[in-house]
Amino acid sequence: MMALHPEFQEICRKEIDQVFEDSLHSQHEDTLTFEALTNLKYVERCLLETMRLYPSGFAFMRYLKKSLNIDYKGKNVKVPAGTDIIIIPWVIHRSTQYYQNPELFDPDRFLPEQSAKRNSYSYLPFSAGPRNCIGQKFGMNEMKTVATYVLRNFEIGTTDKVEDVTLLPNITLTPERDYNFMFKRR
Ligand code: HEM
Repeated sequence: MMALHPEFQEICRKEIDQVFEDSLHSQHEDTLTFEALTNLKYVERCLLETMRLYPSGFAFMRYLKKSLNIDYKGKNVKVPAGTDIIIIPWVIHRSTQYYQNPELFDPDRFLPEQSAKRNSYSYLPFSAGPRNCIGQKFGMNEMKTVATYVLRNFEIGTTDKVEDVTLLPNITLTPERDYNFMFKRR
């Protein structure tokens, strides 16, 4: 998504340069400290927005131990115990019930005040509840670190459009072929 959106890439790069500039005045010099990672707020918003549009865990299942009453099209429907349920973040993340212009890439949806307005189950890239992803924080920091070093050193472009590559519903969402990227060293 960064390669498709040079304007957001540039905002990230400014933030990244600032974070490294700040750390030059500290003992950590040119390394990305844990504290610096927490200051990369815009990079984080871009990653969150990317996972909204393309949740790698696009669907997961649950088994209902107890019956459940849900509101469905204004009617109260009882789902019996023993039902297998499929939760599909891909659909939830693109629902106009939760997101305005859901197809639009807009990192500011994840400004704290915007996120606070939404149902907390409207964003599920790491699932939710007691069996959610135990690697969520690690995964976020890993993605932030890779994105930061790439954007610090390169401007990225692509000749592809998202719709050029079919996404396969394997266990995780998998592109049918590699994307073409152009890397220009800064
Ligand atoms: C961007 C990176 C990642 C994404 C998007 C992701 C996503 C998810 C999702 C959606 C689930 C729930 C699956 C379900 O309910 O059926 C899950 C579960 C899990 N994830 Fe991740 N994950 C990521 C990184 C990691 C990492 C780095 C680790 C380990 C270090 C990890 C370990 C696990 C484990 C052990 C579970 C099963 C938890 C349970 O069933 O109690 N994940 N992950």
